[in-house]
Amino acid sequence: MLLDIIERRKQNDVYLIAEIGQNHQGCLETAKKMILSAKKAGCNCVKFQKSDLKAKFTRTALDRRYISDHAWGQTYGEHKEYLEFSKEQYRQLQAYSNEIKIDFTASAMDEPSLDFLVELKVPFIKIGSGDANNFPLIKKAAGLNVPLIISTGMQTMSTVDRIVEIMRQASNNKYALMHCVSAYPTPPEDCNLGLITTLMRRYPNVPIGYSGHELGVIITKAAILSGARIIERHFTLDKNQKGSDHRCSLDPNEMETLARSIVEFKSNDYLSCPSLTSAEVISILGGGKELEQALCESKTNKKYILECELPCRFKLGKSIVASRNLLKGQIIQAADIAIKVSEPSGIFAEKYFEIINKQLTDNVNEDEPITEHVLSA
Ligand SMILES: CC(=O)N[C@H](C=O)[C@@H](O)[C@H](O)[C@H](O)COP(=O)(O)O
Ligand SMILES: C=C(OP(=O)(O)O)C(=O)O
Repeated sequence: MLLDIIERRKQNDVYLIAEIGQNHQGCLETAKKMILSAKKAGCNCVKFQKSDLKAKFTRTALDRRYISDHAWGQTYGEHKEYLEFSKEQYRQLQAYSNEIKIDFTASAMDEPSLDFLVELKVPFIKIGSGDANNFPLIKKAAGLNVPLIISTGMQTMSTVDRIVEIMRQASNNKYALMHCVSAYPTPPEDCNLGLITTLMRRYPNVPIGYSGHELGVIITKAAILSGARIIERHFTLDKNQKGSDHRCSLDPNEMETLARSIVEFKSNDYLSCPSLTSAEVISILGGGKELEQALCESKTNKKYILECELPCRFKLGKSIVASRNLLKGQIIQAADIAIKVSEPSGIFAEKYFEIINKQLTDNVNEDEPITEHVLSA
């Protein structure tokens, strides 16, 4: 069904992804319970997040102290290690998902993880918002024969244009873009659902979905009526558990409500129209301040990085870093740089093409960020 949506053969159906992410608390049995619960709720797919920590983060980013009620370790690296499933555990989760007939996949948060997901033969690979400006990763993914779902949180429209251009250059049209706001939870007034139709008009050949981080289901229902045909929501068995994502996740009852709404929208024929107007959406869903804020039309045409997304961009946005020790005077080549979450941040990843061929005014050690200070004008 996903391919039918991606290849535009089916425009009146919705593919529902339960983002398990790291809400499994690092426990394989809990992950399996969540997969079963997502299946029972009516989801089409369960999704995890695959990282190779040394490829995703710099050493200093892994070594930084992580002081949070949601921390599973003393450092961010220990925290992430605790929540990361091994390749063997991934195989077990995939086998279990196959057994109960629900699609299984993950986001590829770095190149080794992308390679691993290709090896697993997942039905599609997700590129999360943290990598939407990671053009080398997207370029590599675009050259593979695997459908992609690419989120666009904490990015500007010019970055989204670049993604579409990379896919066009690779002659790859098996992908979808997700409207997303990377704030946990996203306040209704920042959900900016009008961007769904803006993206639909700007990229008429690309299916548009919605990866939501707001509380509850009504805004996501509005996203569907506005034109989103792939929906992703974080999923939890209990919102009160420890972990950064539980609060803005849907519990099994809410996920089931969402899945039922999709069936209801289909039977009322609301999905045969590619996109309903805000007024129609508000009238179908019964109105309310939350909906009006999420659908507010005054901010629909521009896509920029919102203030509410800045904490996530600074925590998980990717920077350009040295892939080996670099010397003052050297002209930067693609092989000299990598894209990682860095502490402190460096030049953000979307500037990748702009810094190639620039000269360094100072030495930069491997795994250290490239900053404006070390680039010649
Ligand atoms: C941008 C991005 O990757 N966001 C992901 C998907 O929405 C999140 O699940 C993060 O992995 C999570 O919020 C991180 O939490 P912590 O920092 O406590 O591990
Ligand atoms: C970060 C992710 O998703 P999104 O950007 O859609 O929230 C992800 O899927 O790993």
